[in-house]
Amino acid sequence: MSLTVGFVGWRGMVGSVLMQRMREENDFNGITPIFFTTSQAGQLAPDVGQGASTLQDANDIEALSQCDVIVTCQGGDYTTAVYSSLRATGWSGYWIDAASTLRMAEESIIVLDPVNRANIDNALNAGGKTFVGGNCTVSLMLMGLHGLFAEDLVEWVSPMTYQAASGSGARHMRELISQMGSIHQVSKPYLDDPASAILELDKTVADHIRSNEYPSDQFGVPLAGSLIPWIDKAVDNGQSKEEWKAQVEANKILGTSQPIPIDGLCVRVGAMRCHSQAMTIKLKKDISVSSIESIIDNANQWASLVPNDREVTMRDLSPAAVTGTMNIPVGRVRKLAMGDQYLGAFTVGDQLLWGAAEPLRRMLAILKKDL
Ligand SMILES: NC(=O)C1=CN([C@@H]2O[C@H](COP(=O)(O)OP(=O)(O)OC[C@H]3O[C@@H](n4cnc5c(N)ncnc54)[C@H](OP(=O)(O)O)[C@@H]3O)[C@@H](O)[C@H]2O)C=CC1
Ligand SMILES: N[C@@H](CC(=O)OP(=O)(O)O)C(=O)O
Repeated sequence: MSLTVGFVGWRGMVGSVLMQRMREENDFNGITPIFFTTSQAGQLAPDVGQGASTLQDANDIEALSQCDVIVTCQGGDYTTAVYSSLRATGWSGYWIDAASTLRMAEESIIVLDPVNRANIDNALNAGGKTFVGGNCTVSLMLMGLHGLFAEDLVEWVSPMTYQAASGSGARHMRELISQMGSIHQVSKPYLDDPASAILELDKTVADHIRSNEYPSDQFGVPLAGSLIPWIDKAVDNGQSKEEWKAQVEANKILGTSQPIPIDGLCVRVGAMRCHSQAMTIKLKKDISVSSIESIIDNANQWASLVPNDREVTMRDLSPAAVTGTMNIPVGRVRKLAMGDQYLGAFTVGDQLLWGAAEPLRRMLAILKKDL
């Protein structure tokens, strides 16, 4: 029987990546899609090979309740506004969501099937209906360190993140490039003159990025030529909310009975859509680097070990190398000076693919019994 699947937020950044991946994987076969919008009801919906249709109102509870499955990438405010009202009507369809709103709710499973397929299947067998994608840094860390968690080797992890502009949304990605462009503009006379003094170029750039001329409406401060060591709002204990998510979400995904401490600092950097993380890992026991490398490399088909070699690391372990791909390279794997159970590692992943859209796409495929 063909599932009727409502898509909300399909034209946003995460939604567009989801649509792209669903087209690539022929995921629209065997479903009847209905496209919803909060702002363009009545306009033409995207044709995904099933003919023309019009956009439905995403706030119309009656229309939503016709769906067997709703996939939303619309955002947390939308989930807050609609989810409870829809469930209150008695709707018992599957809700698949990119937003963080419902992640920690008891009825929700955070989906990352290469890591927690068993939890997903158990939830489905028990009648679970609410499935939420994890925070991007959490999903990417778990994909990269999957083998170490699966082998129960991790006592704690401190991930220090280098997060891309896309995590803040499309307008922020545009602003990052505008900032880069405006730096180039003020620097051009110095760049064009190879004899110009480097300190003059440097001062021109520094003055410019601190000036009111610098485009920073979205981030509020410079990102290009700088960085921002705070992501999301503050929580009471001094963490940012992004930092708080690491431990609570990762442990929920892993289904741990004894929580594994996971805490570090989250930093926004001038990458476009790849999040990177430098991790200090305390292992439960001393195990050789070659065993660790093979555990990481063999855990799933997307994580791969990058040998701790300068040339290969520079070539393969960067946002430039990974962007737009499903690869989760893990490198810089070495024992740290603190002792034999202390491991350093660095990982990179596309935060719009494994960090956002892919776990949702795969959850829908699981419901269709395609995965
Ligand atoms: N960005 C990220 O890295 C991640 C985001 N998420 C979650 O996904 C949700 C959505 O994020 P994101 O995709 O970044 O949000 P966007 O801002 O890109 O899109 C959200 C909605 O904005 C509306 N919109 C208004 N103008 C435009 C326009 N010009 N182009 C496209 N859409 C427009 C669309 O709704 P309509 O058609 O109804 O007008 C769209 O669905 C959030 O809850 C976020 O927490 C989760 C993981 C990562
Ligand atoms: N907060 C992430 C992006 C995001 O949307 O996260 P979440 O889905 O947990 O709200 C970032 O800024 O990189």
